[in-house]
Amino acid sequence: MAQIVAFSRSLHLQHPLWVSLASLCSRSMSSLDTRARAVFSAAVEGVQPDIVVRRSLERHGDKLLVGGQSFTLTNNLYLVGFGKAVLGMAAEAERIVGDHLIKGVVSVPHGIQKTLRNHGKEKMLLENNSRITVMEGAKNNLPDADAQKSAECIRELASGLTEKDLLLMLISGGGSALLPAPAPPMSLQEKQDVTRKLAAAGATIQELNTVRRALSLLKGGGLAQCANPAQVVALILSDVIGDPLDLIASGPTVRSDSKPEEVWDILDHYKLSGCLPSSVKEVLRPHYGSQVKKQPEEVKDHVLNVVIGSNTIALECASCKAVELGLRPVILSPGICGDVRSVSRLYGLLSRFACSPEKEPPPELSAEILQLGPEVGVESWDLCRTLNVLVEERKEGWGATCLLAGGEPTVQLTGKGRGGRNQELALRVGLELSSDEVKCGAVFLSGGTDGQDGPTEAAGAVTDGELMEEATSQGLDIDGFLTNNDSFTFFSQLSEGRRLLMPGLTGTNVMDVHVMLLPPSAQRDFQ
Ligand SMILES: Nc1ncnc2c1ncn2[C@@H]1O[C@H](COP(=O)(O)OP(=O)(O)OP(=O)(O)O)[C@@H](O)[C@H]1O
Ligand SMILES: O=C(O)[C@H](O)CO
Repeated sequence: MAQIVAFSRSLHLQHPLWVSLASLCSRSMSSLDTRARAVFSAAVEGVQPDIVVRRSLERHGDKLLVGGQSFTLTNNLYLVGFGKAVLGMAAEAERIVGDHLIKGVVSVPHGIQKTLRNHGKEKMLLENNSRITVMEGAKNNLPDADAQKSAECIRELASGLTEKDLLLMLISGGGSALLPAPAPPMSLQEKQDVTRKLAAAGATIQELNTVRRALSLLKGGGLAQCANPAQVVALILSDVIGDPLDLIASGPTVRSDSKPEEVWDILDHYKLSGCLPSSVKEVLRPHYGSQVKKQPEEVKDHVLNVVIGSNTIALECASCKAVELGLRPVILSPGICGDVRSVSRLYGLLSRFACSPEKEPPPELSAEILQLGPEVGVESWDLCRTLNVLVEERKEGWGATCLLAGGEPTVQLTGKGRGGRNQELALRVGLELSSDEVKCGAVFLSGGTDGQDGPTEAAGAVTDGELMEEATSQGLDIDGFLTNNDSFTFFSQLSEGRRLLMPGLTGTNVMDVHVMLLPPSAQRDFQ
């Protein structure tokens, strides 16, 4: 965590020099739409797999420095990895550790090497003479026989290590599906049925991974236990709100403390406990773990877990870019969750607050915003801090404000259209911004940092208060598209797709980033 703390140093934005520089920049800068896109790109760039590994792993001769600790390299280094961003992480790690690496195995998504090559991302691929074996699997993000084979190779490598060895473990989102090791007597199919049904019933990632840990040999600290007595250093790129080590990729290096009752509660809640196969019930029996699963006594003694990239870091990088572009940044929260309807309402209210024509924004507005906080995962403290910045801006007239947030809202699918949560959020916020009370030239962007929003080619979209008029003039019925969850089709048809955000696959994943740009008060239409 030291890296995060060091990286999250606060920006001194009150300085008069900064203020005049910012207003100078804001006058000469391009449109808010362009700047919102540049801010999003900076967020993604800041958490590229090679960059986060380089930032956290330092080598000086035969010393490897990581997470504030030093390890001696004596041709004793092994590497394993699993997750969507792990190939780029492995390529950079190998460049750093060089010949000290004896061998490695990474489990990465099906087709990723071809995709990265086609997108010109060769730096995320391994060299021809690499000592790391790349195994692809988990087609469509579902554990399959290929991924199970990869998990077996990873388990074998870890199990053969001695106390002289150092195991570098690279972990990122998607790691759960890429490291399936069903606890016997359960089959992969039986395990997959349980997780698939849970996901379809709307279980959160916390619930899903709590169950996955209980059904797996390697999750919930199992893999670190296999590597015992070797020293394990896990470099983790987080795609879960709050960066909980036990949940990211189902915590293969973190001893799981959840009890069978907790798992049963989740299965009961989603009405699955009555239809489980006997093998699953067997695995969930109390004391099963102590008999079959190698239960770690104290995994943490020989494991160092370091979060090297997260939504927070992406937002910090976005914030720095905003300053460069003459914007005044304020980070609302990296933990936005809840239904996209509530989240869009929050952004609508915040822009209404910033743009309200009265001398002071009405207190009812602040009260409504604070009331919405718990529904969208934002603490009152963060909301108050953000509202204060918006009030100060109104009084002192700085340049445009760049409100930043991140997380993973949810969409309740009711239709059969093509879309994703980012495009649906952008569409809903566009509607909010189009209402007369809010219209003040604000621009909103929502994008998935992996470059893919739902099953579409776009990462997200950019909207503003002109959206409604633009759609109507082109004969597009926004409500119809929303009812059918057809946001990608909507944005593709609107103005030749100019509002879509299309960075292509980015090779990283720290959930979503939201950017709302509010123009300076002087340009707003105050009455
Ligand atoms: N037509 C649609 N409109 C809106 N949202 C959709 C639509 N189809 C799927 N989704 C949403 O997209 C999400 C899945 O998309 P995606 O593959 O980007 O997920 P993810 O959570 O980012 O995965 P990962 O974290 O593994 O990258 C789900 O939350 C789902 O509800
Ligand atoms: O792999 C997983 O479990 C999810 O991406 C969360 O980390």
